[in-house]
This record gives sequence, structure tokens and C-alpha cells, in this order.
Amino acid sequence: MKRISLWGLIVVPFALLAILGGATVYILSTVTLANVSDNVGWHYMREIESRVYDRVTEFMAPLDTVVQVNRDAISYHPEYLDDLDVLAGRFYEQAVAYPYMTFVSFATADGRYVNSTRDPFGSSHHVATNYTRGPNFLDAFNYDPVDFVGTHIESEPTFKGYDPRTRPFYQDALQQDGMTWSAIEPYFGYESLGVGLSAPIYAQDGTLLGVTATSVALVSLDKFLQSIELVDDSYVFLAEANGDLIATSRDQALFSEEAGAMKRVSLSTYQDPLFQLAGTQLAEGTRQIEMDGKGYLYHVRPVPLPYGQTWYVGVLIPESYYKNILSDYSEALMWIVLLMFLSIALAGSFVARFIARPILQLNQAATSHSLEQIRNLPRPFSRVREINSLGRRLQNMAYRLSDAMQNLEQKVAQRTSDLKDENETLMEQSTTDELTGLYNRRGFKLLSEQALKQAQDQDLSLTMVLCDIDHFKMVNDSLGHSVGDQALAVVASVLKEHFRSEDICVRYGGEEFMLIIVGMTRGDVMKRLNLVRQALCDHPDLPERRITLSFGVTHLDPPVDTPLEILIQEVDTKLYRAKHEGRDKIVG
Ligand SMILES: Nc1nc2c(ncn2[C@@H]2O[C@H](COP(=O)(O)OP(=O)(O)OP(=O)(O)O)[C@@H](O)[C@H]2O)c(=O)[nH]1
Repeated sequence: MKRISLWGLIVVPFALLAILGGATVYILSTVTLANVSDNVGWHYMREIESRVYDRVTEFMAPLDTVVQVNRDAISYHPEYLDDLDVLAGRFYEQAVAYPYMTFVSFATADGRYVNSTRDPFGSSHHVATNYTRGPNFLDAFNYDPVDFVGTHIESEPTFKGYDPRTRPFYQDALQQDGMTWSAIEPYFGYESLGVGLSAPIYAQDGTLLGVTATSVALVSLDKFLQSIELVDDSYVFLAEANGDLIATSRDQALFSEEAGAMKRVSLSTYQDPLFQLAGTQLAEGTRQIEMDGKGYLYHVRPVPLPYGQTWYVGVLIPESYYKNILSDYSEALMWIVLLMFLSIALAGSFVARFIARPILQLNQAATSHSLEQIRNLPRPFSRVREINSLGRRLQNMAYRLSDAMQNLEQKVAQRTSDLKDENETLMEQSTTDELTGLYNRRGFKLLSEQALKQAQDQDLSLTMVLCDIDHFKMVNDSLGHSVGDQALAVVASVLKEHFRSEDICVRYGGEEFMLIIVGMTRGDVMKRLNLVRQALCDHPDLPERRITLSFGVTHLDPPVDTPLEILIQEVDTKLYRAKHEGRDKIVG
């Protein structure tokens, strides 16, 4: 199984998490922001456009209703024409309910005229003008709901020879023979455009009774568009299909007088080139347009009115508006991502600090194989309980192991020392003859080679002496074996006494002794051997029988290239000669 390092286990997931998190946020944000940037502008325009759309629809709806109601009422009740004051009261009620409906009127087929007029700018006085006195005669009266017709308005001009049937609303309605929109025009001397809807009225038998018309000043639509709070450099307008403006968010005149004739302001003739550009693309939909290097989002929505009339709402917003929103989002997002990375890094460093670092320290101490290092680990190891406990246990183990090792070392040292002593004893025992305390044959083997080598290396003389107790069998036989043993011990001690401590004295066989002497003259050796012979003669521990020795001596100075076997053979031969020549002799 593949092993994973702790560092890898911590760093890799956190690094992956950071990369994954960052990438996810980045991708999501890019996609989201791209959508946001597209949608923010679009939604903003839609909201503005919807408000205008609703307002226009709501504003225009009563015209159709009022015209229809009046048409149907008069059609079913032609007797109303007998007393136009009744209609004046009816029109007044209709106009009161709808402040912007400034004219509700009716012209009879025989040229009489009645209307209810209201100041479209909301002046407190409203005027009901009735031209009920007869055809071709206009007369104005203040309307009084109680008396229907109030006092005569002296300030209003009276027009003789006025025939309402010559007016466009009358003529157009008859020509169309149905609901007819008037052209949008300056409104009866007011600083406003106005529009009207008229319809011919027939009695149930098909007789033409007259034409009813209802018109409205469009100033309130213009004011409504100007009242909308738009972001900088944004515009909204209401226009006819031909580009003639009905209302705009700009406080500017929508018509002018040129050479005595009223002239409408159109998108194509507007002083702002942006409006001119918008006028060239007055079709339903959303598009991006550019003016003087500045981008705009441009949205157009048709507002369908009854009887084939269509107006258009146009909204223009600068790209900088939603790009700014986008940059705000981006900045917020950047902070979120940064915060996320910081959080991950913080979490990683906490894990590393509280988990990884102490574990790595413990691991390092453990792998160092140094109990000292484990013992010296700082306490507490970690704030994490389990890791701290692990560290304490490891340290306690190190202490115990340390003690155990110390004991073990002491025991091993003691045991080694004992073994050495035992070894030395064994060696001594194995190389020493028990009876005499001299070296035995094994000791001889070990030491003789060393002595020969020493002499050869140091260019010293080497003397080998082999001696044998004469007629020793007889000693044993006559005096007993224990006396024989005693004699052997005496000979050994005498030999030792007369030679130096570094000289090698060996019990070579039953009653045979060997001496190896390095660095001593032949004369000195002989002298000492003779003293040995003398000492044995006079020895107090051997009273009952005189002990003599026969000697074979070889002296080499130095013993160059002479093998030990040859030397042994030589002294053996010489000893043999000493025995045959009568014993108690030195043959050298
Ligand atoms: N008491 C005793 N006697 C031993 C010991 N080792 C060998 N002997 C005896 O030494 C004697 C040696 O006898 P031999 O080899 O015949 O030689 P010898 O009697 O000394 O005669 P020569 O050497 O020819 O002078 C034997 O009787 C052995 O039993 C020992 O450790 N103690």
C-alpha cells in the first residue's frame, strides 16, 4: 500500500480545496457576472419600459370607454338631444372623474354643440361650456351641478358662425364611419400635446345624430416620464410610429411654432444625436448602439392602443451603468475569494500547527533513533489531547527504554568482565599443569612459537632445554606415587626459581620439563642449570632419595629460520644422549 506523508495529507487537500474553490468561484462569478451584466441593464430597462407601458395604457383606456358609453347612450336615447344641458351634466361627471380628460363633447347633426372642458394643468376652475343656444352660436357658462348650467362666463368669447360639423373630429369620424383617432397636435393653446377619439352616433333607425369626441392633454404623460428617476445619461421616450415624440424624460418642448404653423418634434429632428440614432431603429427589441464612443443599451416596446393605433416606448441606458454594477460585483467577489483563500490558509495553518507540526516533531524524534532527542521534546507537545497523549507516552517509553538500556549496558559490561575473567581462568587452567603450576603442553604450544618469533624478530638468542628426572619410576615404585608427585613439584619449583619470570617453564611430559629462554647467553643458561642440579641435591623436601636430572640443551644465537620442531627434535636427541651417557648430565 502506498504511503502518504502527513504533510502531503494536509497540504494537498488544502491546496486542492483552494484551487477548486477559487476556480469554482471564478467560473461561477464569470458566468454569473456576465449574466448579471447583461441582465442588470435589461431588467432595468424592462422595469422602466413596463412602468411607462402601464401608465400609457391606463392613461389612454378611459378615452375609448367614455366615447363608447356616450355613443351608446345617445344612440339609444336620441331624446337627449332635446335638452343638451342633461348631456352637459353627464360630460361634466365624466371629466371630473378623469382630470386629464379635458374635453368630452358632442356635436349634433344639426350643428349644436355641447362640451365639458377642464384645464389640463389642473387649474382649480373648470369650465363647462355649452353651445346649446342654437346652431352656429357658441356661448360659455360656468357649470353648476345643481342647476346644470350656471352663470354666463363673460370672459369667454362668444363665437357666432361656429359650426362644429366643419371640425376634423366630426369630419374624420364620419369619413371613417367609426372610432377615429385625431392627430396628435398642440392642445388648444396649452403647452401640451393632445389627442382625441371620436365616433359618429346613429339612432337605432340609422339616422345620424351627431359625433361624440373625447380628448386628453398628453402633458401628464410627459411629466410622468420626467418624474421617473433614471440613472445618469439614461432616457425614456414615447413616440409615434413615425418618430414624432409624445413624451420624453427630458424637460424640453415637444412642438414649436414655425412660420405660424405648429411643428411636432420628432426623434429624427431632435437636437440630441442619440435620439436621432434611436429614431432610425424604432422597432421592437433590445439592441446596443454607440454614440461618440459611448455604448448604450436601447430597448423599444410597442404600446398597442385600440383601433389600430400603436405608440412606442423607447429606453436608453448607458453601458457604464451596468458595467459599474459589474465592477462593484467583481470587487465584492474578489474580496469573497480572497477571504475564502485566507480562511482555507488559516484552517490549513491551524491544522498544520496543532496536528501536523507536533506529529512531524514526534516522527522526527522517533526516526532519529535518539532517546535523548525524544526525552528532550518540549512539553506540551500539542494542544490536541490525543497527540499530546501520544507524545507523553512516547517520551515515557523513551525514559523506560533508556533506563532499561542503561541496566542492560551495565549487565553486559559486568558479564563481559566476568567472561573475560572466566576466560583468563580457563586459559590459565587449560595451559597450566595442575600438579606443578608450570605451563603444560598446550601452554608450551602457545608460548613457544611466540618466543621463537620474538627471538627471530629481535635478533636475540634462544635456548631450549629439555630435562627428564632420572629413574623416576623407581621413585614412584619405592616411595610411592605421592612422593613422586612431590618430587615433580619440587623439580618444577627449583627450575622456576633459577630462571627469570619471563623464561618459559613447561611440564613437557610425565617427568619431562622444557625451558625456553630468550636473550640469555649459553654460559648463563648452563650456569643456572648447574645451580638447579645443585639445588635438587640439597633440597630439603627430597631427603629420602637424591633427585637428578638429565638435560638436552640447544642454544641458537639468533635462531634464524630454525623451525620449532627441529629445535625440539634436537633437544630430545641430546636428552636421549644424556640418558645413555649415564644420566645426571647436560648435553648441549
Ligand atoms: N608419581 C608420579 N609418577 C609419574 C607421573 N607421571 C609419570 N610418572 C611415572 O614416571 C615414570 C617414568 O618411568 P620411565 O619412563 O620408565 O623412566 P625412568 O624410570 O625415569 O627411567 P629413565 O628415564 O630412563 O631414567 C613412570 O613410572 C610413571 O608412572 C606423575 O604424575 N606422578
